[in-house]
Amino acid sequence: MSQSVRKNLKSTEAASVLLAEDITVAFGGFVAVKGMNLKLHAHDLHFLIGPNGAGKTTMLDVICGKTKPLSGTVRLNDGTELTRLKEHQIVRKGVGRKFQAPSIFGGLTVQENLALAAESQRSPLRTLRIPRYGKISAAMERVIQQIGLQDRVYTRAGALSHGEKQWLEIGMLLLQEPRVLLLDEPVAGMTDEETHKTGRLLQDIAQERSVVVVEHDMEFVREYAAKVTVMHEGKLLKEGTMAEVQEDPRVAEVYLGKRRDDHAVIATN
Ligand SMILES: Nc1ncnc2c1ncn2[C@@H]1O[C@H](COP(=O)(O)OP(=O)(O)OP(=O)(O)O)[C@@H](O)[C@H]1O
Repeated sequence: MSQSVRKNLKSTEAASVLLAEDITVAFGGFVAVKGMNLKLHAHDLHFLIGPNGAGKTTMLDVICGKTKPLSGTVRLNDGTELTRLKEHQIVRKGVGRKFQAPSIFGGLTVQENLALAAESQRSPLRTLRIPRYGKISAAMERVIQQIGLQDRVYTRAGALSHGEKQWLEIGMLLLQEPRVLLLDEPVAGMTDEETHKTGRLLQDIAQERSVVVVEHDMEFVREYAAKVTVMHEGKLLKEGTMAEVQEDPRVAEVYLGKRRDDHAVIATN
């Protein structure tokens, strides 16, 4: 092996932040995920796609500790085995999870929601004390700029648009300084403009973190994915760039074959 090839392999290894190996998940007698592997790298905007029921959300649930696998391990690159930890411990190890519905406090302002997230990062036992004093830390200021809510800082979160609520929740997760950010269909229900703003936001976040997105909107995936993993019936079907994935006839087949019951078709044009 040449020195440059060895050096490249080494740097690829160094950039890996999380490794899920041989994950199997069963719900009662039904095996939803079967021996799935997933490797996440720093600075990746990594999309997880596949037909309905492929096991995508279950994989995110396993990584964040919401679901315990029957077998397999999830490890951070420092060796920490996440599969042995509880959900709140996994958050503190730097894995943030955003669910489809935003879980913000509608009666609190944008600033108060962000302050609450920052406070819970500092001391999880103090989350019941809602900071209402309007103070904006440097970290909060940076996040507000990043999520583009500068003009909404003192607006009640309940009065925000759907897109703004999603960005606020992403901002709350960013204040917890995650190494890995997991998002489930973040652009569902967004306008085209909000969708593009979210795409650019995720690209920006991926400059510093590993971002994993479960997504059905193929136009969005095509435009913003750096890497794509296709799951089908609980297994890894294909991994690569969107172009590589689209060229694989097996991928077209699982989508086109399920055109009727799937709300996304992976057009290959
Ligand atoms: N808690 C549960 N109990 C029983 N079955 C479940 C549970 N959670 C998921 N499943 C099943 O496991 C399979 C995989 O579900 P999962 O939500 O991971 O798929 P997905 O790829 O995210 O699908 P979608 O794109 O429709 O959200 C599905 O058949 C689903 O019905």
